[in-house]
Amino acid sequence: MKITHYPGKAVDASLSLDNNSAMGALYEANWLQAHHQHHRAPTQSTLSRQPSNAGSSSFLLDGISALSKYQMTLENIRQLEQQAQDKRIVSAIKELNGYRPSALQHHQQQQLHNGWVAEEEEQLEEPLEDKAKTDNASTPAAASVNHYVLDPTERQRLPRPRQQVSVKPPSLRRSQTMLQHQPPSYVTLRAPKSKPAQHNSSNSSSAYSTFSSAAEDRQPERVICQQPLRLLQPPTEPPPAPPAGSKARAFKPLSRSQTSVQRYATIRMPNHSASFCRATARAAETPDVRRHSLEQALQGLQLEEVAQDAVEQVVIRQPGKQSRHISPVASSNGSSKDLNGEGFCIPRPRLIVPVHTYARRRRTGNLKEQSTNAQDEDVASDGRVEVSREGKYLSTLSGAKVLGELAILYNCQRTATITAISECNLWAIERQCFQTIMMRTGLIRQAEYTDFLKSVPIFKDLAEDTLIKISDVLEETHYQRGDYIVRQGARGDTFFIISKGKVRVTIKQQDTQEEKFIRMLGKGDFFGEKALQGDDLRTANIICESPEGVSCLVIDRETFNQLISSLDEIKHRYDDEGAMERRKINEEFRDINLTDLRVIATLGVGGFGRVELVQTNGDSSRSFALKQMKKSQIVETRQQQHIMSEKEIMGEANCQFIVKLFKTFKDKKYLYMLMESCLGGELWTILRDKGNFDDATTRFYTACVVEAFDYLHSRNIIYRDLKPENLLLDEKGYVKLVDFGFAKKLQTGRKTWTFCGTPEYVAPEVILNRGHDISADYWSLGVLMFELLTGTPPFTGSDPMRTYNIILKGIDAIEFPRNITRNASNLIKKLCRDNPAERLGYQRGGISEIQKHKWFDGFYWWGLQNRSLEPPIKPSVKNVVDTANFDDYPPDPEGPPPDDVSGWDKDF
Ligand SMILES: Nc1ncnc2c1ncn2[C@@H]1O[C@H](COP(=O)(O)OP(=O)(O)OP(=O)(O)O)[C@@H](O)[C@H]1O
Ligand SMILES: Nc1nc2c(ncn2[C@@H]2O[C@@H]3COP(=O)(O)O[C@H]3[C@H]2O)c(=O)[nH]1
Ligand SMILES: Nc1nc2c(ncn2[C@@H]2O[C@@H]3COP(=O)(O)O[C@H]3[C@H]2O)c(=O)[nH]1
Repeated sequence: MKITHYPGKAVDASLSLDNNSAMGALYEANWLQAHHQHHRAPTQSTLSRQPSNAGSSSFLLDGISALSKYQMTLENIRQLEQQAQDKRIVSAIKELNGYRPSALQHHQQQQLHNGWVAEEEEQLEEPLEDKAKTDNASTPAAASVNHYVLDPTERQRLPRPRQQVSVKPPSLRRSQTMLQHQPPSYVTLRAPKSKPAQHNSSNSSSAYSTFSSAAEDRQPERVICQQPLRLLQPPTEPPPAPPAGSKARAFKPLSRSQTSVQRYATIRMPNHSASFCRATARAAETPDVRRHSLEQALQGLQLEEVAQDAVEQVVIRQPGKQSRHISPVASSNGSSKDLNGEGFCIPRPRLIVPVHTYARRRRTGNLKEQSTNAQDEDVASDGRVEVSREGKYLSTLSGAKVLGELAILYNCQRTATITAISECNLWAIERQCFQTIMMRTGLIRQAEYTDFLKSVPIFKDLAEDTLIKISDVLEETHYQRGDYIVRQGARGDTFFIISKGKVRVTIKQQDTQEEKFIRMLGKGDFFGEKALQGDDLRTANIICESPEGVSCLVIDRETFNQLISSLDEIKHRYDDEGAMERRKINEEFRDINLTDLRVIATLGVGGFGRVELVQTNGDSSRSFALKQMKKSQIVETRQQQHIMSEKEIMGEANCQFIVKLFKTFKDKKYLYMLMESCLGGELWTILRDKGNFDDATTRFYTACVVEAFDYLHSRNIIYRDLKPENLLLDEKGYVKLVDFGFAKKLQTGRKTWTFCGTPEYVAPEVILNRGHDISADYWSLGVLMFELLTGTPPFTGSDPMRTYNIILKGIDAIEFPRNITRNASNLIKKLCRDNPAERLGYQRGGISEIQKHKWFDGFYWWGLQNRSLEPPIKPSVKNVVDTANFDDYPPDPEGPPPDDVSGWDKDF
């Protein structure tokens, strides 16, 4: 019988139930037994004393009828944990399966927090942001219904809002952008401290790594396992011989397209193969070293998870010598008794697996049976053996080596002949046991990888089966500090996801050939996609930075192309071209000084000062906007971090829907930002004058914002201050986003906790201080649509507190005026969902879901992108210094601010 469907996969056809193989039955019986026991609530000791004939045919029948139970993977274990009345049973079952509770807890913790938990370093870097959230219990209950009411009388009053702009008529003036770091709620949340991932790489198992081809002196022979004659001529496709001392990843035994064995290729390669080999090379030296190396060999095989009777010591007698017998009882006791006079013993295993059916038998002397049935895998614990193939000497193995795994792994006949050339003590693991270990290890590992991938933000929306496919093929690799994981200019065929540690990205400068630091990447970040998308060549260096090393999950090109390459974030994350183009543009302004600028008029007044229209002395064909910010006021309102982030984001953004920042200056009193000027005026002014926009006009402006958000969000930048005041029209009538004072680059999958924005536009999770991310921008997009269509935002109170109360009652409590079409209101409601995860734009399809919404049916997105679409309102801009579209601003009544030479702005 073949098992065709494996939820956990990674189970090979060779492990399925067929007439000859008791393996499946045994494995299943083990599960059933455990399951059975679980229902009968036995004690743990009953479980751990499972009889050795657990794989008998009666179980087989039961088992076949209950194949789903046979497929119990980690998921099931987890469910079992939730359902079980007796937690001891569950822990016994988990332990039985080599399950590591710490790993589970870690994954769950991660998922609780929507991916990556705040890391301490970043918390330090950003004292104003990401208010820590240590106690999940103190978090207010999730919003199941939209009715939160904050009682303004009981809450702290909001700190002073941003400086009011006096020119806006009182009837239309809204609350200004907020600056405070305090939420209106009295709940203070702290971000959970990050826990380093506990990828237990040391448990990796494989048998491939255990070969050494070191030739040694030939000695008298005894055959341990023999390559069948049938194989000698003609040799069928032999499993490739693992290169001696090769890196774990370098050896992939069989391609995935080969059916019955393909999934074995996914069983992880050992992480410590190098040290493993080294250890074995030293093995013959001293008992202690030998013992150590044997332990390592056993670890490689996950022997600590093997049934207590599963390993036997096979004593191989050299002719004329007395064999030493070691009783299986002694060996399974795991006592520290010196078993063979050389100071090491078989560790007492913790796990019952079906193998104990045969483990009672002693197989002393199995040497003479010259096993050709590929039933056992042996760990050479003592003595020397010689490996030959087709009569040709291959190598001599000594010390703690593993041999005989190939026939087991590939369900083939022995691929080489092993002959004892000295008295050998071998420990044998029977085929079923070995397979069980490998299968279980594979399943567990696969589930762990799948869990891990789910917690990686770029993968979080992928279907479960896709994640399983990825887990199935990925391989884990480890690097030491200073290792070049990827070298610029080298050919590359792999894609990496960091599962532990940090790497440094550097790029060689063309002129100096020096390596310029670009960024750090950490857990959950990826790299290596560019070579796979382009011409194979690596475009940057990736260097292992963490002192304790870095672990990466590595995915091959084929899987990358099939499952990953189309993800939006993969395409945009490290956008060099845009950045280079932008750097070039900024280069043009390198030599311009503050004194070269001539003020023409005031364009606007913001929280920290004025925005002036300026021209450079030598060039009257162009004009710029110069934003001048009072340093003292920035410090007073603790906005230093935000200003730095504004500079960085606007200075790098290369999007025609975002105002470009060309250069910054500073003096004792002010910081300055030299930007492109948008002389069409604020959208807010036009809205004020018109009252409201029709559907088509609103659609055009909303689409411009969608494009800007697409650019920002694909780079994990949250904008957080959407409102018509921050949308400027260029001379053609296209809208650009300005004022990036609250924009922030988020770490992948992370949230931020700063309470900021403009009251009418803030999302409920911001008010409730639950932590927010780019989904908060989708909320504000819905609010913007509503305001453009009606002239007033949907959530408007007489003061910010009342506004928050209205926001917390949700969009469904808002009456939509008739002029909002059904499609428009449908989109607004989909954007303004209380639950951030349900907002359109934040789901699987990303922002394209918004573009595909019915309200945008027929909208010419391509025309918008290439600026061929006619804007609904063409502003009148007579020349580059025409400020007719801006209000008049009286001179600053406050006069110049005090000097600030403290130096906090040195990087501005
Ligand atoms: N590039 C520009 N071109 C034309 N006008 C501009 C430009 N940048 C800013 N302005 C005008 O100046 C006003 C204030 O600018 P901005 O919003 O960037 O300042 P702020 O200090 O961050 O203000 P806020 O209090 O809204 O946060 C804008 O609303 C706009 O009218
Ligand atoms: N095919 C092959 N097997 C080797 C080599 N060195 C050690 N062996 C071991 O010899 C074993 C013979 O039995 P298996 O084919 O089961 O597994 C084989 C390997 O574990 C080698 O170079 N080639
Ligand atoms: N070119 C480039 N690569 C980066 C940057 N930041 C991270 N990387 C990663 O570095 C990787 C180097 O190898 P690839 O060129 O395949 O893919 C590259 C990106 O995944 C960056 O700013 N520029």
